[in-house]
Amino acid sequence: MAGPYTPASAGLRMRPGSSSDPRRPIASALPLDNEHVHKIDQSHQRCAAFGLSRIERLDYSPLGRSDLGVVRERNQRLYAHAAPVMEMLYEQIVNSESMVLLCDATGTILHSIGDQDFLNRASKVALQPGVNWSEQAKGTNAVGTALIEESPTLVHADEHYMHANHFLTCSAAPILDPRGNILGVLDVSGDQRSYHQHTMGLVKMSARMIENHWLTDDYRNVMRLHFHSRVEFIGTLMEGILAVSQDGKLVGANRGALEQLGLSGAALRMHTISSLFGTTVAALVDRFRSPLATPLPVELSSGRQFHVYARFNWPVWHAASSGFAAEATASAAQAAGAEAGAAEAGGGGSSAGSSSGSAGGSTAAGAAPATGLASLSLGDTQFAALIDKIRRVLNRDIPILILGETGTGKELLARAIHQDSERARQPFVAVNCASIPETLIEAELFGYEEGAFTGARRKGAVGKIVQANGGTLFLDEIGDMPISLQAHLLRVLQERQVTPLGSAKSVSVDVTLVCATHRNLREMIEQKAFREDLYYRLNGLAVRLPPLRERSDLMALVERILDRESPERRLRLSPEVVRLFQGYHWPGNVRQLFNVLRTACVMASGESLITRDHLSDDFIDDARRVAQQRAASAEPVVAPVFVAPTGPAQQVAAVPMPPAAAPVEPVPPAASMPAPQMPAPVAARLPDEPAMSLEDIELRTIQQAVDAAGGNISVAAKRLGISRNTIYRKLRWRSDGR
Ligand SMILES: Nc1ncnc2c1ncn2[C@@H]1O[C@H](COP(=O)(O)OP(=O)(O)OP(=O)(O)O)[C@@H](O)[C@H]1O
Repeated sequence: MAGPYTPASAGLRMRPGSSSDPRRPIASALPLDNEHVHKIDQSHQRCAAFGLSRIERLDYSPLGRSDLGVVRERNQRLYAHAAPVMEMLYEQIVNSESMVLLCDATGTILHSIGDQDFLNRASKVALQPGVNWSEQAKGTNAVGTALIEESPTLVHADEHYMHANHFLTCSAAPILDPRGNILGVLDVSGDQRSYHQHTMGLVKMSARMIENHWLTDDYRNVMRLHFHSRVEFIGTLMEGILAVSQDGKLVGANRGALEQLGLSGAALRMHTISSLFGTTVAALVDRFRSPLATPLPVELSSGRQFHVYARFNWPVWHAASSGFAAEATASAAQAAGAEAGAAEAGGGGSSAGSSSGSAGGSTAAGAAPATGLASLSLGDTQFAALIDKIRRVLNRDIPILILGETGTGKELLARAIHQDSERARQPFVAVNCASIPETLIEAELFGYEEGAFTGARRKGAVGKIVQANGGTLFLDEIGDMPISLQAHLLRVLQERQVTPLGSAKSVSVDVTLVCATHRNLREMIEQKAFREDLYYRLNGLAVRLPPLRERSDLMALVERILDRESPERRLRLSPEVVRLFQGYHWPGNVRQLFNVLRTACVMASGESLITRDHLSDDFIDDARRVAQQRAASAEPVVAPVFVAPTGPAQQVAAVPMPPAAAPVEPVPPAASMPAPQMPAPVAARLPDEPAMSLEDIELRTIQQAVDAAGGNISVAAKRLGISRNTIYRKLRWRSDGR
């Protein structure tokens, strides 16, 4: 087994390139501090304890395309925030034999951008999407070690545990959500000879940018305080950002805020705006409703001084500011929902209330934007019945089990349940039992004391169950919970006591439980893969989310998603796309619909109609295949009972729709379908039409923008909202024939 890492000459102020052999991969040539050396040493010891070999293994087990697709879908919000930052970061390191990587919270690489030659080299050591780079899988490496240490980590050349990776230099920084949970890791990896000491700084700044975007998105309907001890730092990456609910509680913070205040996330949540800064929400609203307001000087009880600038959604807050005594307003519930990351829901983040112009303190509950469970019900009767059932058991300490295919919105429903419950102001903690390696799930759930097991983070950790205390614990993919842990979970749920690994002390917990799975738990019980007693403990009320192909509110969902993705313009679907959507079987359910529409919104930039040209090649291929199969088997399109969108349906589809109050009738088979009532089956048109790849569509969009701008790349870049370098790179690739 390998001995500990001891760089013989740490402190030698020498760059690798200046060594007599420039290809010699020596970490000891860098000016490394003791903390760094200790970190690598600890990591090597962990790898040795894992029994990892330093010799390259051939089997890297990358995820298959569809599994990678699922992991990417799960992390789509992270990617949406990270993608522009990755582009920007890449522009800083382009042509330096490097790549930018985004990994999820388990270390699986989701996306990469890089110099093509280097991407090829990297793929030889499986540094590519779909491969897991946790320490357990790949030994000491920046991504895996940053995840364990929960801090930015450089791993250079022979600091990598495995010999095959010695040609790399990697700088990685974890990306945290406003509650301090790890969302993923951003990494720059390159040839060790191209090491540059500024790379780590760039990666850290970029991770901070992603975190700040995430926070702003989560709390877009909540007051945000931007502060710094130096007024000129407000608005920069160094600023602290705090999210404040209407009753003055501090519900979220960025890394800059915690660092400046010297508080942990948990300690911060014990404060209110008055106990921390000695001011009130009402005073801040009064001061900052003027766009000309200057930052407010405040002093902490410790004597430290800061300058604070408040941002908030003015009409909503104005309405609320005249009645702060009424704390439990819809917006306060929204704040709590946002704390739980509910912004992803779309409904919760709606700004409809703010555009209603109802100033003057008269915003009644009825006028507030729909949030929580109400926001999910769009007219489908199955769905409405399900929501009704859930409402009846809300706040009754009855665990809810959500069943449904992947992408049907199980997590969204769980968040809405929390948001509508009396616990809305308390934490919502989600644990995905399928995405945490089996060896770590116990520690993740129950927590552990310092040094409880090999591979533990240095300082021990509070488990997710304790984190959820007072609030809601959402166990997603509960069917993937290892059987060996199910008894432990059952005990905790029954006794309401958690004992962290390696500890003798139990902690009392009070959580409402919501679980979800796409698996058939009853079958699993028969196969002895799931404990029957646990099943009954989790299943106070089981509800099955219908797959999208069974839902009658497809068009209402489309409208909801288009409104959210493209709030500035009223996008509609062309009749052909409506037909295509209604004839499709949507195996990826709402998630797939969401992604198809999101891409279409980008592709239809500047246009008001989404046509077939704005859809991805892959989707059209699949739709064509389904249509052909149906045509061959003369199978009718099994469309659900039609329900018009709750809003103005004509904004979504260009084809006429029955009025909302029309009697609900089953849709006839495609062949006999009257054209104005329901679109014709998709088979009639699609097979003849040439398909374009997503890349082609993207290139064509860029080329059109450049042409429209008379060849002026800067103007085209501005119109498309992308950088000039991106345009040059994409067009260059095309001309290179790549
Ligand atoms: N009612 C809805 N309105 C808007 N978007 C929705 C809705 N339901 C689901 N989505 C979108 O679909 C995606 C998948 O939702 P969610 O993660 O809740 O599904 P899931 O059933 O938990 O999936 P999985 O089983 O794969 O974990 C989300 O990103 C969300 O944006």
